[in-house]
Amino acid sequence: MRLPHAQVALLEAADADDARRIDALADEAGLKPETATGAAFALEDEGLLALAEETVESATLTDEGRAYLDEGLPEVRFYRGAIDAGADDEPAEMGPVIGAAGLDGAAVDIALSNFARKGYGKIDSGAVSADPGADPDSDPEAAALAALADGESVADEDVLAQLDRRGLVEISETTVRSARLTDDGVTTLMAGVEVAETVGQVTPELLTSGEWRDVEFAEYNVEADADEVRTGKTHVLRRQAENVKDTLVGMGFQEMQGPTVDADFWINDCLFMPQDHPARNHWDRFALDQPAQIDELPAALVERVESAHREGVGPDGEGYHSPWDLDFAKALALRGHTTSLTARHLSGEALGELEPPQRFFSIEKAYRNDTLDATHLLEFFQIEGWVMAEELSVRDLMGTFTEFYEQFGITDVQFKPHYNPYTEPSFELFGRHPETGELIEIGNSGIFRPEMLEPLGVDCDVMAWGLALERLLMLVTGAEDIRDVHGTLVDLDFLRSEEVLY
Ligand SMILES: N[C@@H](Cc1ccccc1)C(=O)O
Repeated sequence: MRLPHAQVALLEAADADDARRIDALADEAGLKPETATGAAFALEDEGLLALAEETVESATLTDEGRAYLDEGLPEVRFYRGAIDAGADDEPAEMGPVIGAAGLDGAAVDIALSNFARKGYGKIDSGAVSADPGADPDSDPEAAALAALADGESVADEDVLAQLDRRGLVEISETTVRSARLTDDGVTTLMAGVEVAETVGQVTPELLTSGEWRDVEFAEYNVEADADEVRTGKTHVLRRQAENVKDTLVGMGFQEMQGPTVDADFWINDCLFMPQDHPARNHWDRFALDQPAQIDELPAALVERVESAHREGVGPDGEGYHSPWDLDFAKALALRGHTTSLTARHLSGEALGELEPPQRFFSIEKAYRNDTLDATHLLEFFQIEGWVMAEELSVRDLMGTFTEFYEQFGITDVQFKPHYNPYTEPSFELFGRHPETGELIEIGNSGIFRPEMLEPLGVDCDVMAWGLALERLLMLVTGAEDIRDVHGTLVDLDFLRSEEVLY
């Protein structure tokens, strides 16, 4: 019988009594594992090999596991430190033990909890006693780390599970295939097999010479394992932004553009935000050093905005009666919201004076010096939007959100009365997280006050909002930590997973 080279080599390496792992056979036959697997499938089809498949767990050390392998487990070092401090005789103070062990930072806590768990000793109101009979040299976790580092396996499931819980190993599952010669395989081998030269690809030479008629072509095995190919693709957040854009354009909105770094005038003053508002001086703003001020502001508008701040608008205007300083308004910062774009558009600065009805949106970054956590980063994409019409009410506002969120399958949107200096009434929006069931804040909205609109020269109603794209993404994908999605700690497995591939 004539067979391709890899199949002959594999057949000769295989055994009739013993199922042998294909990677071992590949090694012996001098084949690449994937070539051997392909050949094994082909031989299975011919009935010459019987294949079996099993899933095995394998554990590899994490960086932390590797570090402990070199330096010793923190609890073992702590035990040795305790012995050095004489704690096997009488209780010793914690400080010297930690010092003798050379531990610091998080390693101290790790040492303490495992020291007691493993029965190396006790800690009682800060005093350490060490069990003189304990034997850290045969610590099963340390032994397991060493075994894994040598490529051996660990038989004790509990120890392995413990190392996994401690984050010292990473456990992964792989499929292992093994092959055994069938009776047919044995007879075929005995009858003799020869290597048939096969051709993997048709070349121009084969075609022009006509040689293709005489050669044997390798068969494709469409079931063979192949390397996973990870092509570049648009980031899930960018894709979500595109979806939102399509949705809003479908709802009749036009896109706004404008600067990322802007004058406080456009970010705050035009929104009737008093200059002594905490958010304006506060550490949560990213000010610009160079240049520190905008070159130009429209003088007439500045005058109207200043007057609204000082005296209010209309006959009953109150204003803030607080100082208003042009230099303060000219200061440049990374915008803390994209409502600066709304201000520029409503004032006519961006596209000239606008007549109702109008609908505008933007999906752009806003920056806040927040504390990082599962729902906050220093920057986020804000879905800004506004509608200008002769008459608008809260029903219009809520109806718009209901229509918008429904397109993303989100039907449980809740509204909570809120306060913004520039809207009245104002509402915060909440959505229910599909995984945790918790209500999370997804946006802020309202109907602009006359103190904002009049100086901008708008004499009809405007309702507006800022929604967080990241929060929408969390509701859509079930992501529980925004840091998995973007930033420096992203979870690549999550980003590659099916749930974000919709
Ligand atoms: N600027 C608000 C959002 C908002 C925009 C327009 C009107 C009302 C609210 C924020 O960042 O939270």
